[in-house]
Amino acid sequence: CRCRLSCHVKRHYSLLPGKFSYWSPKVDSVHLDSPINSCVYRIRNIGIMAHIDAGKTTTTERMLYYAGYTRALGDVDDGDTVTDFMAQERERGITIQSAAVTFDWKSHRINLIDTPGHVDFTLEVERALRVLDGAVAVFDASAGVEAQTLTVWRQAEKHHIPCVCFLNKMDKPAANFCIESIRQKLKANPVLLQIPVGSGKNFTGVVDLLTSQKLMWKMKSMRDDGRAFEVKALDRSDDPDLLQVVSDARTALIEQVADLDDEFAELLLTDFSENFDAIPSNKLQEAVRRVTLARKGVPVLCGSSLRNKGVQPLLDAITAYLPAPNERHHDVVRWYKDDLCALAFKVLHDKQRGPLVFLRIYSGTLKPQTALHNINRNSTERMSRLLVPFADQHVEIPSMTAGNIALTVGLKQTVTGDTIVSSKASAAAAARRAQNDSEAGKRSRECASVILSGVEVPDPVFFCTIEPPSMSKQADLENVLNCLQREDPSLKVRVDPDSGQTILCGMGELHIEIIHDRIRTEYGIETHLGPLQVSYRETILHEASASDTLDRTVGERRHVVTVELAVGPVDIASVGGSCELAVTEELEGQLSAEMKEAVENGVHSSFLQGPLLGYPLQSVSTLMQRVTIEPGTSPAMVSACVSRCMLKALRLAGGQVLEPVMSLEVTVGDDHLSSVLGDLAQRRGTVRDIQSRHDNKVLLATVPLAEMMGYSTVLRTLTSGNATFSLELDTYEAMNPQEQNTLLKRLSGLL
Ligand SMILES: Nc1nc2c(ncn2[C@@H]2O[C@H](COP(=O)(O)OP(=O)(O)OP(=O)(O)O)[C@@H](O)[C@H]2O)c(=O)[nH]1
Repeated sequence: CRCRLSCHVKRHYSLLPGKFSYWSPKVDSVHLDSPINSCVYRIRNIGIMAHIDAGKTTTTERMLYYAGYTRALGDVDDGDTVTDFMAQERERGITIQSAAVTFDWKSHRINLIDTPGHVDFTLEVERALRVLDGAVAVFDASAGVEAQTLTVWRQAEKHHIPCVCFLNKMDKPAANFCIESIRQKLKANPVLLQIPVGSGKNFTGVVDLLTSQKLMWKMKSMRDDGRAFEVKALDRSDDPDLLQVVSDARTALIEQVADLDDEFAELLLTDFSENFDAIPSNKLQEAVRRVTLARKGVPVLCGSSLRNKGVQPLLDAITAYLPAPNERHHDVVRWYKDDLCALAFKVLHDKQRGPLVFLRIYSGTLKPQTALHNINRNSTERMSRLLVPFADQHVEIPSMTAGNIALTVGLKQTVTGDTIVSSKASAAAAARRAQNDSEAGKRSRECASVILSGVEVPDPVFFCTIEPPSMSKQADLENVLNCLQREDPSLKVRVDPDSGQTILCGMGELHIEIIHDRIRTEYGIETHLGPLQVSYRETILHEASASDTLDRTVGERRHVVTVELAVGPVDIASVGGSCELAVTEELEGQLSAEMKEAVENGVHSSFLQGPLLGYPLQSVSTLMQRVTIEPGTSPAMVSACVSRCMLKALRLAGGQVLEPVMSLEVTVGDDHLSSVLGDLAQRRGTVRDIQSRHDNKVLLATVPLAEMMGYSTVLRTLTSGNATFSLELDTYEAMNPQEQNTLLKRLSGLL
C-alpha cells in the first residue's frame, strides 16, 4: 500500500515559490514520501500541547530535523524555528498561531499541529484539539505539571484524545521524573516506558523498558545534532543499580499493563505464566497501544529536546501508540458514507491569495477546482487549490483523502468551525440517512445532526478602542479587522453606538498587543489603541414591570405600538449566565412571525447594553406580556419601543455590576513569596492555596481582572524576573456597593 510517489510529486507539484510571504530559511525542500494518499492507518494527526516554555517548539523543530525536512536545527532563542513563522513569534519566542506541519516518519504520515501555551491563546489549542486524533503532552521535567498543562489536558479529555507524555528538559539540574505529579494533578494513569540514564547535565540517554535496550546519545561536541545514537541491549557490564531499576520498572510495567488489558493478561497467564519477563516486546507494545487508545493509561517518555536527546523514540511512540484517523469514532461522519465531509478548523489570511482554510477531512476525497458546500453558511463556493501545509510553505496536490489535513485556497466565506461537504444534495442525503436512523429509534434526534460540532469561542474579557492614523485609513482598517476576525474567532470587533469608535475585544493584554503589532507589521497601518479596559457584565437585583407606548409619525406614516413586560433576575447556575425571553401564550398567538422577530430583536439589543454602564447583561429573564400594534407600524418601530420599555424596566429593577474574576497561579521562589503576597492583597486577591514545588512555591489565588493590568511587569520587578504566572477567567462576581460606586464614578469621568 505504500505508494512511493515522491519523484512524480516533485515534478508535478512543486513548491509555490515566493507566493506566501512568510520567511523560512532552513527548509531544504519538501519531499513527502507520498503526499497524495497515505494509507489511512499510517496517518497520525497529532498535536503538541503544554505549559508555556515547556519546549513544544524546540521539540517540534527536532522532529522536523530528524524526519529530514530541515537541514539545520532551529532554535527558539535565536528566533529561527520553522513552525513559529510569524514575525511576532520570532521576536517574542512564543507560539501564537498553531502551524500545521506535515512530514513522514518511518512510513507514517504525521500531520502535526504546534499549539501555543499562553492562556490568551487557549482557543488556538481548542481549535487544534478538535481535529486531532492524538496528542503529545510536553512537560518541563523540572516543573512537573503546570497550570496551562492542566487546562489543555482537560481540553484533550473533553475530546477523548489519547495522549503520550514527554518529560522534556531532563538535562536541567532540578529535573525529576514527575510521574506522581501526572498521577495526582492530571488524574491520569502514567505508563512508564523509559528510564532515564544519568540526570541533570549527565543525562545521556534512556532505557526502553519494552525491549530492555539502552539508547545512548554520546555527544562529541555541543554542536552534535543527536541524529546518531547508540542502541545496545542491557547486559551484565552495565551499572548494577541501573540493571536493578530497569528490572523492577519492567516488571511493574508488565503488571500494570496486565491490569489494564485483559487480552494481555490472558496471554501472560497462558503462554508466559512461567516467566512473565519472556513476553516479547511486540506483544507488550500492542497491549500498551490498546491501553493508550482506550485512554486507560498514558505512555510516558523522557528526553531533552534542546540537547538533542530522546526525540527519535518520541516519534516512534507517536506512530506506535497514538491512533490513526480510522481508529477514532466521529458520530456524524457515518451519515456521509464515502461522500466528502470536512471541518474547517483554522483560517489564515494571505495577502495575495485571500483566506487559506485548513480542513480536516473525515470522509470522502477533496479535489481542487471543485465547488464545495458549506452547511453552516448554506452557501456553495469554489475551492481553487489544494495544498499540504508545511509551516509557511505549501505543496500543491491533486487530491486528498479522509484522515488528512489539507489547506485550501478560494473558500472566502468559510470560517472556523464550519462543516464542508461536496454539495447541497450530499448534505440532504446525509440528513435523510440520519433522519431514517433516528426514526428507526436507534438514536435521539440531537445525535442525528449532520454538522460536525465546531469550536466554542469564549467571551473576551478585555477591550480597547482602536483608531486609524487618519480617517482615510478607516476603510483599510475595517478590512484588516475583518480578515483578522476570520482568522481568530476569539477577537471581537464592534462599533460603539454612542461614540462611533471601533472597539477591539480580546482574551488578554498579550492578545490585544499582538493584534496591534500584526496590524502594523503585516498590513502597514499604524493604529492608536485607547487604554485597555475590563469587560464587565451587568445584572439586575429585583423583579420589575414596565409599559411604554411609542407614537411617531414619519413622513406620511403613523407608527403606534404599546408594550408591557416584566424582567427579573435568574439564578446563574440554572442558565449559565445567559439571558432568557418568554412570551405569554396569548401573545404568541397574536403576533405575526415578522412582529415576533421585531420584539425579539428589541429584547436582545437590550441584553447587549445594561442600564448602568452599557455592558452586556447576564442572568436576566424577560416576560413579554402585551404588545399592541396599530396597522401600518413598522417592525423597526416595534423593536425600538420594546428596547425603550426594557430599559425602563431594567432601571426599576436595580442594576448590579459583575466583574470578571480570574484564577491566578504564580510560581515563585521562597524568598520572593512574601512580596508577591503583599502585592496580591493590594489587588483585592484571595489566596486559595500555597503549594511547594521543589524550591519554589506555587500560589493559587483568585483576583479581579481589573486589578491585573500590567501584572507581568510588576511581578518581574518584584521577583527580579524569578516568577511565572498564568491567568484564566474563573467567574463573574457581583461587586460590592462601594467598589461599584467608585467604578461608576470613574467611568462617568467623575473621579
Ligand atoms: N534546558 C533545556 N531547555 C530547553 C529544553 N527544551 C527547550 N528549552 C528551552 O526552553 C525555552 C522554551 O522553549 P520553547 O520550545 O519555545 O517552548 P514552547 O513550549 O514552544 O513555548 P511557547 O511557544 O511560548 O508556548 C527556550 O529557552 C528553550 O531553549 C531542554 O530540553 N532543556
